[in-house]
Amino acid sequence: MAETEARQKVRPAREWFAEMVENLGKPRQEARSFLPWNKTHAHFAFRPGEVTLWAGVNGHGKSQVTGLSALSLVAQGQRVCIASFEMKPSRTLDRMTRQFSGARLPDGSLSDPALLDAYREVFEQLAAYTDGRLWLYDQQGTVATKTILGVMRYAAYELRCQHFVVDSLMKCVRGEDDYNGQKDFVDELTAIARDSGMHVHLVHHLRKLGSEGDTPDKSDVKGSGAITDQVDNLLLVWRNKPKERDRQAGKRIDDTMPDAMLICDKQRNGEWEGRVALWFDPESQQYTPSSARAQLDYARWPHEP
Ligand SMILES: Nc1ncnc2c1ncn2[C@@H]1O[C@H](COP(=O)(O)OP(=O)(O)OP(=O)(O)O)[C@@H](O)[C@H]1O
Repeated sequence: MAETEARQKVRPAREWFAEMVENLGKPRQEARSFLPWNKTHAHFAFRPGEVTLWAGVNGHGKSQVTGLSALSLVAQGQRVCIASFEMKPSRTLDRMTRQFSGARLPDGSLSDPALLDAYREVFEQLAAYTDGRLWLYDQQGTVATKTILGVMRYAAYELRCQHFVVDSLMKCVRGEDDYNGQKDFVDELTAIARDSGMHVHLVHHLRKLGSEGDTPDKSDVKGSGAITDQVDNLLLVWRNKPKERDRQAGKRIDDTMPDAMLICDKQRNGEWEGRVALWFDPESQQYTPSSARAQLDYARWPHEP
């Protein structure tokens, strides 16, 4: 078998050149998908078969940003499955509904029947919008590595999902000091992504930064160094806490400074690495591309990349 595989996979350079000549001038076949903000589309893409690591310090908005990205992937016509081991599916969907509708849903019973109808309509709208495009894995707490890998294969091959979000890595391995377990798990994820073509989004934690104003880089990712070595893309989520604190203290703030930043510290198959400035809209919980905080309009997706 090894010999047959070698014969199939070891080919002379000329054969690849022939393929490259054939593809010259043809539009790129690669089905890339994008982050929610138009200003990033020329710089960063989610390619089939890759793994993206989303990392941030606790409470810096990892789940919120990945939720918004999942919504925008759905808006781009992609089939997405989310496995969040820290939130029930109804909580994940509640956050998404707020980002989708642009408004907070009041807690508790609604006494105004008109309001009740309006919210029922939003839920029905989002249910229709996500039909055939969004799945959630209902499992909280830790999960056996084998189980989650099985769920991912099911999502890739049976549901034909193009994106799978794992929130978070630490719920899928034995612990923070289980470096070999982390390395093996990420290795399995890269294999599933490569073999199936599904893009895997893996959420993970960063060490607490020295000072809140410091922005992170790949050396702040918790656990084994093999995690960042193996993934294709690394996106770091940073929340501008000093600005929030100044605002709360009633100080004058410079709103040209972003509320949050998405820092791309690795993109294996793309040339760009850099920072995406984002402004947080508390009402919709959306991250918006400018200080105008204009909400993203999902009814008008997909935007032209
Ligand atoms: N830039 C921001 N400005 C203000 N509030 C924010 C910002 N980013 C996130 N938040 C708020 O902080 C809370 C925490 O966000 P989220 O749960 O996404 O963080 P997390 O990094 O996933 O946290 P954890 O690691 O604890 O799971 C949310 O309620 C969100 O509304």
